[in-house]
Amino acid sequence: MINLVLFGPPGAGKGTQSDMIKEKYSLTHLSTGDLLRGEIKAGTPLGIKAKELMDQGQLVPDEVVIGMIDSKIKEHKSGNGFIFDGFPRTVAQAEALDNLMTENGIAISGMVALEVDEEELTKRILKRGETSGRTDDQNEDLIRNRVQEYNNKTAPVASFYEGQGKFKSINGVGSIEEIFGSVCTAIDSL
Ligand SMILES: Nc1ncnc2c1ncn2[C@@H]1O[C@H](COP(=O)(O)OP(=O)(O)O)[C@@H](O)[C@H]1O
Ligand SMILES: [Mg+2]
Repeated sequence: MINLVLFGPPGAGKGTQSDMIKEKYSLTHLSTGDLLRGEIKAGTPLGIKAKELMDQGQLVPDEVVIGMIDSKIKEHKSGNGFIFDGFPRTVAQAEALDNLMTENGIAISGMVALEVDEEELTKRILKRGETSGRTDDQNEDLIRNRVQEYNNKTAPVASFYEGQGKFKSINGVGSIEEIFGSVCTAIDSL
């Protein structure tokens, strides 16, 4: 059973690599960004509140995303394992995830982090913004906010897993296939 945290700044390629990883390892793909956009699309009170923050590139409160992940873990825990995409994004979320996994008798296998420089991130997100329809992909200021939010609140999560000896770092610049090959080698070594 593999329970992978796929990590990296906005635009690093988490979603792209997750789509291939979940197929190869038959994992349940949990993307908190996708789950939140689902709430926005459904017009739920949670979605309305989350949209305000997301459109400014700010994180949604920990308890909101932890609650979403909690129910998904319970729903899919008898599957082959999970790939967490865009979660955890704070150390508090990482601690909560460890507790949720323990409660369900499973454990995180480790974290694979995609390393991409800010210039490449901005280029990719602006390109994605041409088709994604995501407000938070539309302008350089907003992208800068998201990268800043990542550096301040999310980057420290890497040391949470480094401390447990469950951390692999991958160069996220190159062809999608090349990166996928390196990601699989990292997963297989966890
Ligand atoms: N785990 C989380 N904690 C708090 N906010 C989150 C979380 N996941 C997603 N969000 C919110 O949703 C937005 C989009 O997330 P996501 O789709 O994962 O972005 P990307 O794939 O571009 O990195 C984030 O900028 C943040 O506002
Ligand atoms: Mg994504």
